[in-house]
Amino acid sequence: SSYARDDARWRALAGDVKAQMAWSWDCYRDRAWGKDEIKPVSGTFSSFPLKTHHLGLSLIEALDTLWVMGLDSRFEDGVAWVKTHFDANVDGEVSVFETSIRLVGGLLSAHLACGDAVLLAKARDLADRLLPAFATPTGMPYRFINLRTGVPREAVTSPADIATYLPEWGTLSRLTGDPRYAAAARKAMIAVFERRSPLDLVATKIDVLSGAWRSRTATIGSYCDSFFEYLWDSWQLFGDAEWKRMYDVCTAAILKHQQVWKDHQLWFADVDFESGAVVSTEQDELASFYGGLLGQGGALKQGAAYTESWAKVQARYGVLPEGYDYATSRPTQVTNALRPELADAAFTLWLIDRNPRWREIGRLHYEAMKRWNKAPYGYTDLADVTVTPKRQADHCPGYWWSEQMKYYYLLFADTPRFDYCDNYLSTEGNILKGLRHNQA
Ligand SMILES: O=C1NC[C@H](CO)[C@@H](O)[C@@H]1O
Ligand SMILES: [Ca+2]
Repeated sequence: SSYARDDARWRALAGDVKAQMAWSWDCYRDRAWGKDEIKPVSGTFSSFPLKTHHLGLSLIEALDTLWVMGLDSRFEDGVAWVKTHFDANVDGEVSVFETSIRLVGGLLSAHLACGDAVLLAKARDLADRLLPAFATPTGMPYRFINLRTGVPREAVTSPADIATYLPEWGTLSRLTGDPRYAAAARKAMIAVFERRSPLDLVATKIDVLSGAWRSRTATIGSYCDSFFEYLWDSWQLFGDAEWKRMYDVCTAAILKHQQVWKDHQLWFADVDFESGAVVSTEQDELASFYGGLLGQGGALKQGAAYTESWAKVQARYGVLPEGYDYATSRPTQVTNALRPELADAAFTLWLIDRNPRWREIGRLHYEAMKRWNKAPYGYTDLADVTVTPKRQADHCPGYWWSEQMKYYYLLFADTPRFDYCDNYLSTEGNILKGLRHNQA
């Protein structure tokens, strides 16, 4: 039947994703082993976030993706490197937020995949080094911290940097029995929500010492995106109704004040968080995750519409530009940072209703990436998506290993290693619930 042929077609595509992941990993193994990021055009490497030290970022981000794909020998090779080489005791300053979602989350999901206690111990050691950033009068963390000295810096930061911890840190508290991690993450989230405006909106910058807002712009894009995401996620993962109530309050305000329909397409304007006046019609590509979150939270019509708005931008440029203005229908930033958000939204919506349209958007995203981002030693970001042929840059970001390759595979493979009905993936794509063991 065409259905069976269709299934075989998707399984074949999943096999292709797996082969591309194996090839990319082998290039990394060969040319950048233990380094933070490979440079896929030149075949060298770059460090992130510490200029003079590598933490094996891409390796750690890749681990649960390798496991869920059944690339077990490569997974074990990576775990062996972490056990013998990963050391967070570095006299260097990192972003608390980035280090948590990428490295604490990556170590945790790898631990959940194989049960190795050393991975959990390293995740905990890293969280212990981030925890001092939360010792502020408001409980909202500084933006940066030195991993060895514990000296924090930068009191002006964003709701996303402040409140994107509870899924990872609640899991850490559950696995270690130490409540400090969940408590710090919870307090920071509530501190942001309590300071929302009379319109129930939050802005992009706040001072964690005084609690005073330092911006007036409400956005669903960067600086605020994962604050909303983790309100819903904390409800989904831990079942505390308080998070769902806060999510519902924030989402109602966004749908009331930021929702814009133009030419039958849905967009979300940036608005003044106290007056609701539109301040910008520019969307950053990061915002394209939001259709998946709206779907999860019950606004499936708006979630599907917003995802379709971005799918049309993808259809026009092949791959998404980093910034797009719906008022002018033009890119505002012509680079492509090899980001996962549209694939993230498609995968999330597909998990909700199995609508083949979402699988199709995932396939288009993958085929375009192979067409334009493939380089001699892996997949690279692009310098300009508006020229023909598109101009490549020379950088593979850590999130690529944890996110879109996993979303494509899970979208196409129907693998027994993943529970498609009861699962949780973090904002970095780390599988913190739903890994199924002792399967094929
Ligand atoms: O939440 C995030 N924001 C930015 C990256 C992907 O674009 C990634 O680190 C993560 O998905
Ligand atoms: Ca994300």
